[in-house]
Amino acid sequence: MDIRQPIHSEHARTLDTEGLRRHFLVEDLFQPDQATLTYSQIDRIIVGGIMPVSRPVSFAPELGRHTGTDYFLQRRELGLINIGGAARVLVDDQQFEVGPREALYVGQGAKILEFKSVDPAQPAKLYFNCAPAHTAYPHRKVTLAEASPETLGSPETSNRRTIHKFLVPDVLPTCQLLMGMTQLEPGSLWNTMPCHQHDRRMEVYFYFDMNENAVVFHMLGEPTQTRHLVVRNEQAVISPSWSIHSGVGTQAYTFIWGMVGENQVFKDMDHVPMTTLR
Ligand SMILES: O=C(O)C(=O)C[C@H](O)C(=O)CO
Ligand SMILES: [Zn+2]
Repeated sequence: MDIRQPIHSEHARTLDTEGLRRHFLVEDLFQPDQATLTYSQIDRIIVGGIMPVSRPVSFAPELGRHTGTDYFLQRRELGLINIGGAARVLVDDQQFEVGPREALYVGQGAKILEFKSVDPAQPAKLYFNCAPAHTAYPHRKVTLAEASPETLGSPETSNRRTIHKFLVPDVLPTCQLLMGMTQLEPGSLWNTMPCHQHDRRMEVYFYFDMNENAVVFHMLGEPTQTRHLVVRNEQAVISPSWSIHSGVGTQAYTFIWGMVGENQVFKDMDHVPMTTLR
């Protein structure tokens, strides 16, 4: 488990490229036949990837050492979105078929979790966020058609995109986790500009659907102290509450966002006037 400490905005201002990457960037999320986990002490979100190829993947029992519990989800909930081939997920005695671009919510208390690819030649890639939870809501698969969509931006400002809200209160109850996927329209390269912070929640962005030469310049930092990270395919960025989170790609991309914190009101954002940015 890769542990990331919380970071103060005044410290973040002093970091060079390597320091910014060490604190905020999550690389190498997908390893064959493994689950990778990065534990951020910011709101205690765990971010990871599961890629079963030749055998099923489960969470190791030793993970309880990091969460201080008897088993991984004893006091946690988990949401995943499949960006690879079809998956079969066993959650205790329930089996879920999770196809490409579908999500699965696993409620607190699930003991047995097993992830398989339906076709090893097209392995599933299950990107997940996991957060502390106080009660057990039902496990549920959410398809793209069931997700709540919102289209924003315009071709003129290169930011026309649809936000598919998979795990939000309009769709299903969760303790605190919110997750969705934003798809840019052809020709649009900007996400979340004009940008925002949300003092009451942290957020993680995971970029994918990019070829090996494509990069996203992901903007972070306080609005008057912006920095950037060069992000490649299937990498994630941790965004503390004080940070903006926005990006522009050299080519098309898609990203998954996940949020954890005080409330679940999607529109609870502190919008940053464009004139404030430095
Ligand atoms: O494209 C966007 O705009 C987003 O996807 C915004 C994220 O959902 C977000 O930052 C929610 O707080
Ligand atoms: Zn946000």
